[in-house]
Amino acid sequence: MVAIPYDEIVKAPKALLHDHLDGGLRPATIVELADGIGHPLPETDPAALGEWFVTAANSGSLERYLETFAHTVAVMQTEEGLHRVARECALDLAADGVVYAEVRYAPEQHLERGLSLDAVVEAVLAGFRDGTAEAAAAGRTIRVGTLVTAMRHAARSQEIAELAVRHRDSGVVGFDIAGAEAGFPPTRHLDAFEYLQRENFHFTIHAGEAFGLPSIWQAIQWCGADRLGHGVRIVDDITGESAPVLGRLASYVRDKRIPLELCPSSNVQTGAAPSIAEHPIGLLRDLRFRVTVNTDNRLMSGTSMSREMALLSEAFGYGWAEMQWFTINAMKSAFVPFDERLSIINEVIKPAYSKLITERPL
Ligand SMILES: O=c1[nH]cnc2c1ncn2[C@@H]1O[C@H](CO)[C@@H](O)[C@H]1O
Ligand SMILES: [Zn+2]
Repeated sequence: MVAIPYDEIVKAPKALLHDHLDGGLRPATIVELADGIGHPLPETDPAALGEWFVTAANSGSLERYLETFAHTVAVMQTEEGLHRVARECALDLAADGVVYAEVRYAPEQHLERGLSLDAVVEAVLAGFRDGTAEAAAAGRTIRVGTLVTAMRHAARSQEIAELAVRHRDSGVVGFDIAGAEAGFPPTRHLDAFEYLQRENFHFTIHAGEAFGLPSIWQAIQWCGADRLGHGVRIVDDITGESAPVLGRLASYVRDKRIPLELCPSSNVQTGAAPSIAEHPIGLLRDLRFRVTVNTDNRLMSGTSMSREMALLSEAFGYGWAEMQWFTINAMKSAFVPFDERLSIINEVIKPAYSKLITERPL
């Protein structure tokens, strides 16, 4: 099986829908910011700290994986900290060849040092604007939209949904709920989702990662999610070895082209998938679900969009055609307006891949 070399994957345009701002900090930035506020870290050497995050997140449980965020959230409590993290995020994604990204975070987790919810959102938006402009000046065009997340164990989702809608014209393109899944069903936040639908706004829901089909069913049929954050456990509704048989929910998800924001490395770390090679993405792609490839948390997984693509290329033999398919799937499923999506597909993604396919068949 031939795999696409990593450095060629970096150069190809990629689209990313599921990336957490507080899961993608540079280790060196955490060290500097933590030093400035006196926050104790498990390691103070950036390389050792980066390794610590990956090891600690390799827990096999979503709950333990999420504990590592205490150290990133701690250094994102000031306008300067939030601005810096967002700016660096845009630069890092652009350097990795990501041309479109939706980055999410939960403003309610950034109020410990007195910021208001609106000030948090504004600092992050400004960071993304500056990072994007710097990347463009260096010849790397990236469009970054933010998703505002509410924590599913908390009870602020209505307020956070209103916050997202308030900033819809300055860069917030959607809403999400995240956090521990088991015991916190999406319907706890039904009011927020109904409000968002009335506002003609977009939202995705983390569902079908650490909990199975009931969570996915609620997210879609009760809450009206546009996309599924992970959604990987939709495979629980697919039976049959040689000829797969789709249950009613899996059929619905596929028929309605509901995008699955799959995050291979993250799933292996939290125990949602045994390995990359055994990840359900292989089956879901063969069955032509609307599959997208995502990073989830670049710091906790020691990964990047290019690395996720490279791992899949190695494990499943995917070449440019599959990579283009994942990328266009993501772009079709993005929360920015249709004309913007179309122009990135037709003017950026398709020309780049047709060149790669002709010049470097893989
Ligand atoms: O894969 C995931 N599943 C559920 N929640 C997550 C995942 N990754 C991160 N977060 C949670 O989302 C918050 C806002 O970004 C993070 O602080 C983390 O608690
Ligand atoms: Zn996530």
